[in-house]
Amino acid sequence: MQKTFKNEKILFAEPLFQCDGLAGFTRSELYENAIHRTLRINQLKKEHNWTQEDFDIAIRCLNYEVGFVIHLSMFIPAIERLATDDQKAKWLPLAESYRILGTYAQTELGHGTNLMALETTATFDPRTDEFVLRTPQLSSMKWWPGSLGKTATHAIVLAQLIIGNKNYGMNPFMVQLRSLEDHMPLPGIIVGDIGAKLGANSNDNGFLILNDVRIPRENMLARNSKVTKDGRYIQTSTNKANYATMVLVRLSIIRWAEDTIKNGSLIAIRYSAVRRQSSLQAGGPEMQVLDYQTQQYKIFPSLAASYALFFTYEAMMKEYEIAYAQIMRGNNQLLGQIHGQLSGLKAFASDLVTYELEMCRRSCGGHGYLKASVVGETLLHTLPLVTVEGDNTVMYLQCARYLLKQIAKALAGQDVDEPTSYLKKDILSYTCPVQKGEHCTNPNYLLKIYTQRAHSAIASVARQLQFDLESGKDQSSAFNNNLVSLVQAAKAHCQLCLMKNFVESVSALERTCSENLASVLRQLCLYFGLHGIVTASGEFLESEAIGLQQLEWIKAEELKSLAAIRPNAVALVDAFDLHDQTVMSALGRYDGNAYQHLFEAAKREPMNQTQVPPAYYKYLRDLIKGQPLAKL
Ligand SMILES: CC/C=C\C/C=C\C/C=C\C/C=C\C/C=C\CCCC(=O)SCCNC(=O)CCNC(=O)[C@H](O)C(C)(C)COP(=O)(O)OP(=O)(O)OC[C@H]1O[C@@H](n2cnc3c(N)ncnc32)[C@H](O)[C@@H]1OP(=O)(O)O
Ligand SMILES: Cc1cc2nc3c(=O)[nH]c(=O)nc-3n(C[C@H](O)[C@H](O)[C@H](O)COP(=O)(O)OP(=O)(O)OC[C@H]3O[C@@H](n4cnc5c(N)ncnc54)[C@H](O)[C@@H]3O)c2cc1C
Repeated sequence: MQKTFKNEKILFAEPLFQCDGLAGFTRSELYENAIHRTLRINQLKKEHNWTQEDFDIAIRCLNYEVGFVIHLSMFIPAIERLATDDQKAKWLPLAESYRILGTYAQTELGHGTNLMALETTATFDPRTDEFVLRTPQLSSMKWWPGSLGKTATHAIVLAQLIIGNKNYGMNPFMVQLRSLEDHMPLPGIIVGDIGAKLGANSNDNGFLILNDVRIPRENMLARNSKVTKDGRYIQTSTNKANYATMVLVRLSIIRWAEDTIKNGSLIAIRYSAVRRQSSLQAGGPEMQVLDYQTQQYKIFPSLAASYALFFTYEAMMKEYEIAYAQIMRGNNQLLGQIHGQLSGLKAFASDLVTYELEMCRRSCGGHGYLKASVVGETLLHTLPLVTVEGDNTVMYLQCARYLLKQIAKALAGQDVDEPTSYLKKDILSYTCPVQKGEHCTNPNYLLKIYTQRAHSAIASVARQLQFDLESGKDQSSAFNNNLVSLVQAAKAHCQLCLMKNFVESVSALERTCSENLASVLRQLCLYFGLHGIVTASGEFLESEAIGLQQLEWIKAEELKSLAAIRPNAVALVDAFDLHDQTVMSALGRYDGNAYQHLFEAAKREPMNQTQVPPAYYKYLRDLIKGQPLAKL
C-alpha cells in the first residue's frame, strides 16, 4: 500500500519519535514536541540525504503529529501558486529554510465558508505605495489559522483589496506578524492561540487582529492579479486561481483520510483476531470475535475503504498534477473539473473515514475507550477533516454545482469532462445489469449500477431545479429548495468515483500481480461495491438501477463476502506495512500481545507513579477513619 519507508528504523530508533509517551503531555509540551519532531526530521533528511517524499512519508508515519503543518502544507504551496517569480525568489528560500515560519490566514471569527464576505481589508495607499491591513471589527479577526497562535512570523492574509472606494475582492498578502529578532508581535498586530480543541492540540491555531498594519505594495502575491504604483488593478488570471491552494489541500486530505482509516482498520482487525469472547456452542471454546459475522460487518467496511481511498488518492493525484501543470501555464481549462472533483471527494473521504473510525473504535469493546487503544485519539485527530479546507456540506454543493454544469452540457450535446462522461448516456437507455444472482459477484456489473444511480440522482435534481425555476422560484430559492438532493447527487458521484477507481486499479494490478493477490483484491473490491449499495439501498432502488430482487441477491452476496474476506483480513492490514510506532495502539501491535501492551501502558500512567494519591491525605484518610472532615 504505502511505499515501505526504508528509513523507518532510523526514525523510530529515536525516543523523540516513539509515541508511547505522548499521553499525559500538556498542550505546551505537545506543541514543543511537534516542533522538535519536524526539525529533527529535517536534520535526518539532511544527514541521510532523504528525498522530499521520504520527508513526507516520515510525517505520515507520525500520523501528522508534527509541527509546522500549515507552513508546509499551505504557506509554502500558496507562495508557489500565488506569487510571481520574483516574489517566489524572495520568499520561498526563506520559507523552505524555516527562516520565516508561515500560516495561511483566511478564515475569520465571523466567516470561514463565505469568502466573498471576509471582512479583513487591504487598502492601497498610493501616497506611500503601501497596503494598509485592517480587521475592522470583532468578527473580522482571523481565527483558526494553524501555527498563527505562537509560531508564525509571517502570514499569507486573504483580504478584500480596496483601491479608492472600489472593492476588488479577496486577494493574498504577505504580512510579517512577528519580529525576526525577538519573536514579539509587530506594531498593530495582536495575536494569540484560540484555546484547547478536541484534538490536534499540538497545533497553535490562532487569532489575529490587524490594526492598520502597513505592508509594501510588492507584498501582494501577484501571480494572478496586481496593483500598479498608480493604483490600477490588473488581473492576469481568473480570481479563482487564488483558490488554488485549497484545491491542493483537499487532495492532501484524501490521503490523510486514507492514512487514518488504515490505522483504524488495522487496530480493529488485529485486536478482533486476538480477542476471544463468548462461544456459539454451549461450553465450547471462546471464539475470536473476528469470527462473528456482526464483527466483520462492523469493521470490514473500514478495510475496504482503506484500499478504495488508496486507489482514489493515486488516481486524483495524477488528475491534479495534469490540471495543476496546465493551470501554472495559464491554461485554466481543467480548473473547474479539479475543483469540482476534489471538493466532493475531500468531503466524501472525510465523512467515510470519520464514520468508519468510530465503528472501529466500537468494535474494540471497553478497551476501545482507552487512550492506549489510540482509535479514539485517531478519531479526534481526524474529526476536523470534515470541516477544514471547506465544510463538507459546502464542498458537496460545490461538487453538485459542477455536476449540474456537466449534465447541462451533456443534454445540450456538448463535450463533458472525463469524470462525468457517463452523463452523456441517454438516461432512459439504462437496463439493470444484474439479471441473475451471479452477476452480483462481478464488480464490473456493480459499477454499472453505481453509474446509473449517480446519473439518476444528478438528472433528478437538475429536473427539479428546472421545475422550480419554471414554476416561478428565483434562482437562490430554487437552489435552497434542493440543497439536500444536490448533496445526495454529489455523494452518489463521489461513491461512483471510488468504486470506479477501485475496479480499474484492481484490473490494472491483475495484469502484473499473482492470481492469489488478484483474487483477494477482487474480493475486497466486490465487497466494497456490495456494501455501498446495501448502505444506500433506498437511493439505488429509487434510481431503478436495481429492484428488490437484485437487492436481495446483493445483500446475500455481501454477507457471503464477509466470510470470503475473513481468512485474508489480517494479511490485508499487515500489507499496509505500518510500523508499531505509527499505529501506536496497544491493541494493534504486530505481535498481537494486546493485553500485555495495555498493562504496560497502564503502568506508564502518571497516576500510577505513586501508590497513595495526594487526595488520600486531603480527603480520604479522615473519611475512612471516621474523623470529621474539616470545612472544604
Ligand atoms: C509537505 C507536507 C508535509 C507536511 C505537512 C503535514 C501534513 C499536511 C497534510 C495534509 C494537509 C491537510 C490539512 C491541513 C490541516 C488543516 C488545514 C486547514 C486549512 C484551512 O481550513 S484553510 C481555509 C479553508 N477554507 C475554505 O475552504 C473556504 C471554503 N469556501 C470556499 O471555498 C468558497 O467560499 C466557496 C467555494 C464555498 C464559494 O466560492 P465563491 O464565494 O467564490 O462563490 P461561488 O461558489 O460562486 O464560486 C465562484 C466560482 O469559483 C469557483 N471556485 C470556487 N472555489 C474554487 C476553488 N477552490 N478552485 C477553483 N475554482 C473555485 C466556483 O466553481 C465558481 O466557478 P464558476 O465557474 O463561476 O461556477
Ligand atoms: C482544526 C482546524 C484547522 C483550521 N485551519 C485553518 C487554517 O489554517 N487557515 C484558515 O484560514 N482556516 C482554518 N480553519 C478554518 C476552516 O477552514 C473553517 O472552519 C471551514 O472552512 C468551515 O467554515 P466555518 O467554520 O465558517 O463554518 P460555517 O460555514 O459557518 O459552517 C456552519 C454550518 O453552516 C453550514 N453552511 C455554511 N455555508 C453554507 C452554504 N452556503 N450552504 C449550506 N450550508 C452552509 C455548514 O454546512 C455548517 O453546517 C481551520 C479549522 C479547523 C477546525
